[in-house]
Amino acid sequence: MAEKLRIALAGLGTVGAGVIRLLAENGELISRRAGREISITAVSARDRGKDRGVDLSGYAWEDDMTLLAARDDVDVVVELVGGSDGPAVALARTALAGGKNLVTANKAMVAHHGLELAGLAEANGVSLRYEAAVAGGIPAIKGLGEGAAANRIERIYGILNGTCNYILSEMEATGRDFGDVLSEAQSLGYAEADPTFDIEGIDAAHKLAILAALAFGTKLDFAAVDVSGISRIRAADIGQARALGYVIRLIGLADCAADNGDRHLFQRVAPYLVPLRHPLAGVSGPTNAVVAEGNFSGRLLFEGAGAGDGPTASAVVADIIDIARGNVLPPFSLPVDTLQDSAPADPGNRRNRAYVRFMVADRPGVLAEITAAMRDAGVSIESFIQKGQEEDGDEPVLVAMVTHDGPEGSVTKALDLLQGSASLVEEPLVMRLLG
Ligand SMILES: NC(=O)C1=CN([C@@H]2O[C@H](COP(=O)(O)OP(=O)(O)OC[C@H]3O[C@@H](n4cnc5c(N)ncnc54)[C@H](O)[C@@H]3O)[C@@H](O)[C@H]2O)C=CC1
Ligand SMILES: N[C@@H](CC=O)C(=O)O
Ligand code: NA
Repeated sequence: MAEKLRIALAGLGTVGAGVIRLLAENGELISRRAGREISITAVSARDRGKDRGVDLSGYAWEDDMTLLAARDDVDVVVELVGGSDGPAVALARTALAGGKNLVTANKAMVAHHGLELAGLAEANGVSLRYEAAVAGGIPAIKGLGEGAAANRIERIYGILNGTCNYILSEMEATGRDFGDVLSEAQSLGYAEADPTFDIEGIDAAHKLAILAALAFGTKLDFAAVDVSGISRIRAADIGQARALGYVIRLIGLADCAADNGDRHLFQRVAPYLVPLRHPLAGVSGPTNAVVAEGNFSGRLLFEGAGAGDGPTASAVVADIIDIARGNVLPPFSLPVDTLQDSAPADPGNRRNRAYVRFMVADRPGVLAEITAAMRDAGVSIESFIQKGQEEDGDEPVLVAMVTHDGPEGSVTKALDLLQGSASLVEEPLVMRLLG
């Protein structure tokens, strides 16, 4: 057997402790598959004394993560700390610049610094692997970067955040309150340290930007993702969607159009209405699913656990095994200096159907005002729902509609016409229907 592969592990939270447990339980099998023993040399986290339910006695401890990454007795640095800046990034730069392989689950870091880190990895002839960063335990990065490597990818989309999917599907199945289900997702280890990243769609946007670069060979452009989250969705929206034959899911979607050599990249994370017959409609709990449409493969669907200690550790250790086997690939499938520039695509001409929900003051003339704005903007309404009050009162009422297929710009124009209307008690909510 080749010499053992020595690991430094930074971060001992949900995922870090999961990696230790996985290597302890499956270590012998993993070493045989990797062709060499994989052993943890040193670890680092915030609090040395904390009980994590795993035995750390065999590993050296480093308080300083940068020193951990610079150790001579380490071949692979595994970063499971999190954060788009701070110690994770310092550790990643030190590891790669020092000729060590880096495995990370940190999508925020890859989305913000992926090109720089890939450049460092390539310049130093080492690997940067991040399977756990996108769709947790699903081998989506490997599937796209290797399994689908022969294809031009036409479109990529999916459910990329386990916490949001857990919240939406629990609210739908049980009618439970948003905050209550979010707390549960946090206690189950699905949520980010700051759960705003989950519920406002930022975490899914990190993952989408990474997938888009890999799928289309374009430079990572996280700042260009059009992001909205799930915090404004009410139980009533979920009920209305269901009555119309849809479920609500937070979807990340990207495509890239080439026009005379110019590339226009569309990247959006938003809640969509997904038809009940669509494969993504049945994806519930912390499960993720990634759909890639290849020009020769056709539709590929990758589905599995998107969050949680075991599945995420599985993806981290798969990357370590690849490194042990000597597979060094460009982090974004292509050499980083050949990734292409793109401009953000203008969404205004995209055609789709939309669910538009208003909370309105219950008084005469409101519906006429809304329908007039829609007519003036050229939006054609397919169905109209008004959920009135049980009894007379001052509470706002929900008015929702589904539009016929049309350009997004028309709906935007209609909402612009309604800006400042005294009838609307909050900003309208628009959710597109997944086609
Ligand atoms: N929990 C999950 O289901 C998944 C998490 N991830 C990613 O994996 C990474 C780790 O996530 P979790 O294990 O859930 O986080 P966690 O919060 O449970 O653990 C983070 C670990 O890093 C240490 N740490 C954090 N900030 C530190 C600092 N400034 N200095 C020193 N140590 C510090 C903490 O002490 C802890 O040991 C994150 O990048 C996360 O986005 C990726 C996929 C799934
Ligand atoms: N907070 C993330 C964890 C995995 O990436 C999620 O909920 O998907
Ligand atoms: Na993955």
